[in-house]
Amino acid sequence: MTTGSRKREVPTVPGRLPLVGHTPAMLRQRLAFTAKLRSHGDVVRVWLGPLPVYFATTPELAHQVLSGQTGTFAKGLLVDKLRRAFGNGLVSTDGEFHRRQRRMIQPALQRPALERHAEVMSASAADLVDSWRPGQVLRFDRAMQDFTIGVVGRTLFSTDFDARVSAEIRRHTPTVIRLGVVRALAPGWLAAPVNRRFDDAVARVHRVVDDVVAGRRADRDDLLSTLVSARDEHGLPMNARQVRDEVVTLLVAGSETTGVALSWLFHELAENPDVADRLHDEVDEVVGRRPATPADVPDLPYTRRVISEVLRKYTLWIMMRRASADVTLGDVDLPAGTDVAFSPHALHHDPLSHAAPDRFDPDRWLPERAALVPRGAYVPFAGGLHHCPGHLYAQYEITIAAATIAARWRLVPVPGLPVRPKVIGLMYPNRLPMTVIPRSRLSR
Ligand code: HEM
Repeated sequence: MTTGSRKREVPTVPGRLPLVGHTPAMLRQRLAFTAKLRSHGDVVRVWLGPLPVYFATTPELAHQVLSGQTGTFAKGLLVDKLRRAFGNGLVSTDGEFHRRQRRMIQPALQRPALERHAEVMSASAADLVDSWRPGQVLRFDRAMQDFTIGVVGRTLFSTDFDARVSAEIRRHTPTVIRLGVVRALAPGWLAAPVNRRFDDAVARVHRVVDDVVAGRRADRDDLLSTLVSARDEHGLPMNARQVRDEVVTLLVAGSETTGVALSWLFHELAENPDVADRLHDEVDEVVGRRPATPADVPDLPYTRRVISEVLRKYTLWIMMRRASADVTLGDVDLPAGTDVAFSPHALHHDPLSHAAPDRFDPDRWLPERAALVPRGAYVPFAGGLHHCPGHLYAQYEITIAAATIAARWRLVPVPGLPVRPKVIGLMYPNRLPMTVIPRSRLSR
């Protein structure tokens, strides 16, 4: 166990209990717990049961953890516990192996491949808005998660994303994601009840992905074919197991993240009619009533500011790393092996970096105002070597889906059912029932 030698004494956050440390308080209060950490110091110690974790609470130090001293911080505790699902996929590896994989995978998520994926996004969004009926009440959060898993499934597998594959992936991937985070944060004895369900869901996803990979005969114009045909600098391909791990990583990393963002986006439009009116005006002018296409994305700057603001307000609760060498964080020396964390949510809601942080204000992302945000204070896609390689994919997907939906429908909350965030790693809405009303029936 590491307790850390240091130039100065690191404050332990008040409220540590014997054996369980801060874990119960942290799991009970979640966002409020991490929001208070900066008031105790720039680097503070939190005990997850018997394990000390050093939280960086300022933007500058979070930036240092993500990217400052390249190679000093590696993936840590959270990922260790998720390795059963991701295997050696991008999200759970480090060093030379990670660099090799990243070089092979990144181009598959960027231009020009992205243009092809964006056509899938546009067609899927068109199918979605055509399937709704006026006055229909949706669990909008579930509809968005189903939509985004369908998009990543189709961009990965094209026609192999048939009814069976789609049903298995839609059913079991969300379980892997949600139970995985609970399992990662809770001590072993608390996590035991979820382990079997998690393992079962992981096995089902692995099986269906293995079947598709093994059955892949001819080259297709999809992400899976790109992974299968990718070669490293020695001309070597990934083996089938590695392809499986990367596919599972993409399914997990690329579905609920975008689904949750779309859910909150329409929640915020309903809460902020002035924002909704401006977004509708922009969409009406650029897109009209047709499905949005990749070519529209650059012409929708207000919609993109709304998305930036959604990703500020609703972001990851905690990210963790482990020092892979002795390191100085601020004025604290930490030995190799120390677990370090920070809260993107706390950074995104810190009034020292973001004025009136509880206000939903897309114009804070106008270029002249965005330039004033300190480095490390806005990290929805992390940074450094593990910076989200799907960030452009995500921005296209959310913009195309939001504009296609907003062109045709207004989502109206069902009264009397308050919506609040439920934090399980990601911030989910506890529920989001909404009624779909055709825009043509409204004055705007
Ligand atoms: C709004 C949507 C998204 C958000 C907020 C998001 C956020 C993030 C963050 C914060 C990380 C870093 C995690 C860490 O280092 O601990 C990450 C990594 C990753 N994301 Fe995303 N992501 C999104 C969408 C996507 C999409 C659509 C894909 C793929 C289709 C994707 C693929 C990945 C992969 C493969 C990694 C691991 C990268 C590495 O470790 O080198 N993400 N994402």
